[in-house]
Amino acid sequence: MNMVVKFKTNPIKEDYIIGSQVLGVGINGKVVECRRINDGEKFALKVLRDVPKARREVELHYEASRHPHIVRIFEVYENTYNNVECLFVVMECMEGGELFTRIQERSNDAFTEREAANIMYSICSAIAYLHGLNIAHRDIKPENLLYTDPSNHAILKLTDFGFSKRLDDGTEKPLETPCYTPYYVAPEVLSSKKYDKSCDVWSAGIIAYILLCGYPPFYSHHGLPISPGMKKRIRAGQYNFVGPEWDRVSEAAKDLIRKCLKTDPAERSSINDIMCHKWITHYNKIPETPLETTKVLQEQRLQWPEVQEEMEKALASMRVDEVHIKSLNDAKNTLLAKRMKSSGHTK
Ligand SMILES: Nc1ncnc2c1ncn2[C@@H]1O[C@H](COP(=O)(O)OP(=O)(O)OP(=O)(O)O)[C@@H](O)[C@H]1O
Repeated sequence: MNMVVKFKTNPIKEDYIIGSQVLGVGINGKVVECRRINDGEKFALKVLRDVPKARREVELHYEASRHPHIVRIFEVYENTYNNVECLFVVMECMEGGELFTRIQERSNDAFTEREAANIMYSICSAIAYLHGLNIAHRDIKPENLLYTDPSNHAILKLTDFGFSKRLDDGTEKPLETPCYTPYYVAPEVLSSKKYDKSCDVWSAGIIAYILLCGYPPFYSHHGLPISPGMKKRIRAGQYNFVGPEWDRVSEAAKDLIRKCLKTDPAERSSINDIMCHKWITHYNKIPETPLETTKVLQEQRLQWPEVQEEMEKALASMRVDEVHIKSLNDAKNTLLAKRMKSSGHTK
């Protein structure tokens, strides 16, 4: 049965004490710490302006949030705050930081291929669950993968459903003609359903690649800036597994990445195929080959913001609807304006 969010209308301050510690700031709102009054338990509170887009985000995230690798939403309040209608989303507090920050901060023991496979199993199982519910996340990137706590047993979870989309489960219908052609496409041969899902699989491929070597595909790791050639290389599907960091990585891992990073989304594996791939099904038996990842992430940490930005741009270009349902109002949408500007696309 679908989990449907019930918006509480009583003031959140009756039930929670809202702390001053900011856990993170995103484009859509900020996330602060809060405590439940009746037992003192700590939670993370995301505050969003109550607009239809925010409601969709919260509804889809809530529906999916029972999965062990998806950040759990406990309750949602609709309250007026400073005369503004807001949604207050009470989530589990993720205190273990972002995926790659942790790998970068490792000191003694090397990060291994088996650990990479374990992480990919977690991420792919969350994607498979979402796709099974006919939800595409469409913003799977390193900043949205957080650990529950700083311990070695921490669990990795996916969050931020700000771009997620419900895909209708009727028959596949042809994609409307977009007003601009995104990367990778032969859009006319794709249903939007398949297209939206395939961008989550692409993200999984990028994350797997970075986990195994410490830098993203589509640029060589010689201290060179990623742009401007990266976009061209993404479009052409140009990347390789060259360099000492790839020598000991298994063929199975490379095969999985190739399947996720197929340039044409129609050829890209579905998440169910990925879940059946031997590198994922046998994630606990993968060789414990030590990887260069931690060292490379440390060496390249100054370039990490660029890696994030490029991934964000690539994902934005894959979210077809936001690009082709453009109207004059979009001029007021600063996020879209920024994204369109940064990816060099104008109408
Ligand atoms: N449950 C949580 N526990 C702890 N910190 C969190 C939690 N959720 C989010 N954060 C922090 O807040 C930041 C912003 O959250 P989130 O990504 O959900 O917001 P957003 O406005 O949709 O962001 P974005 O700009 O990435 O689209 C995250 O990058 C993370 O650092």
